[in-house]
Amino acid sequence: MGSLVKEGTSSSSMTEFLEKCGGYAVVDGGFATELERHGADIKDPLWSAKCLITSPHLVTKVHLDYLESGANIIITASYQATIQGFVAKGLSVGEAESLLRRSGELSCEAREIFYNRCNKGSWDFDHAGKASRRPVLVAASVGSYGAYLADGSEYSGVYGDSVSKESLKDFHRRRVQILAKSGADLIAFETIPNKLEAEAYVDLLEEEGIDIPAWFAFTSKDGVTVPSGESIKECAEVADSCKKVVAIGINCTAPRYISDLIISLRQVTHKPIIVYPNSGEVYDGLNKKWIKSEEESEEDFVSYVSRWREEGASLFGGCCRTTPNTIKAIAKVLSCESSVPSKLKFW
Ligand SMILES: C[S+](C)CC[C@H](N)C(=O)O
Ligand SMILES: N[C@@H](CCS)C(=O)O
Ligand SMILES: [Zn+2]
Repeated sequence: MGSLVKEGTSSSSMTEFLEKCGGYAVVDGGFATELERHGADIKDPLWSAKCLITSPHLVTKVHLDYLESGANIIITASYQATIQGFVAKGLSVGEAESLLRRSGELSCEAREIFYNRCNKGSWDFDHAGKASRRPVLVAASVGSYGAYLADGSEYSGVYGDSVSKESLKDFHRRRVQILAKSGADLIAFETIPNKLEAEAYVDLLEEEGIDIPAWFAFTSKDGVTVPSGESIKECAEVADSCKKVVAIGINCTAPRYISDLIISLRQVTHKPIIVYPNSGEVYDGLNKKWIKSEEESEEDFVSYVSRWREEGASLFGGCCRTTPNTIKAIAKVLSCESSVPSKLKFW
């Protein structure tokens, strides 16, 4: 299924994938959240990537949970998997690189298990009633430098004067090269908090050896800017300038800001827009805890999806504190309002 995107590196390959999915795609939900729900302790500098070392079976299980819930795209467990982070744990560079590769392989294996095990649930039917497999892509997560810092810096975007575009490229390069060869269909640059990091990613994508496309997902705390204070529009323009970027959007941001952000994105890009907000809770990076929000509930979250589609988004999922139930509900809302009435879905 990955060949859909791998064959081309322009956003038309994503457009083709979306057409195959029926005009929109369902992205998975909070990966770390689901690991924790299954008992994983991820209060660690590696956060969810700790499970690549301690409990890879749980990683597979979470991928399967999201596939069973209707996801067309599953995101690898590599958000906070960095060579530097693994080495700090006492692993060798070789072991660190193997774990990065393993994150892609685990997702691909989960997709195979899903296709083999849940035959009925993974088939769709086209207008003529012809059966086709539900398209599923694997996106290799690359969390920002702020994520590696493990103190919630992906929500501040302030890296200090010692961090330059070149140092960010050096930080991410080997990791991105390995993930690009891990079996994943595309790279998901997630929770991008500033323009500098977006520029670094664009440069890396244009280097030799990165032969898969990517999406760029920014985060925002006000619906107008990214955490560094730069506008979402100027950050999206950076992503839009790169041919290898096949979708641009927002992740791990409160649902109430998403509409305004989609409207801004639409003003600067024709590429598909992806949104996968968090639950609206706020992360306390020091204590690695989520603080409840009175303003939003899971029900509110799903009720926004139709509006986001009207505003121009075409890939929808959830980020932190969302669950397979959120993804099931998103898939249901979208399939009910699908413009292709004869398309049958089994979730
Ligand atoms: C998206 S945040 C909740 C990820 C975790 C954070 N980088 C930390 O290590 O505390
Ligand atoms: N893909 C990551 C994003 C964290 S912001 C996760 O779901 O855990
Ligand atoms: Zn998140």
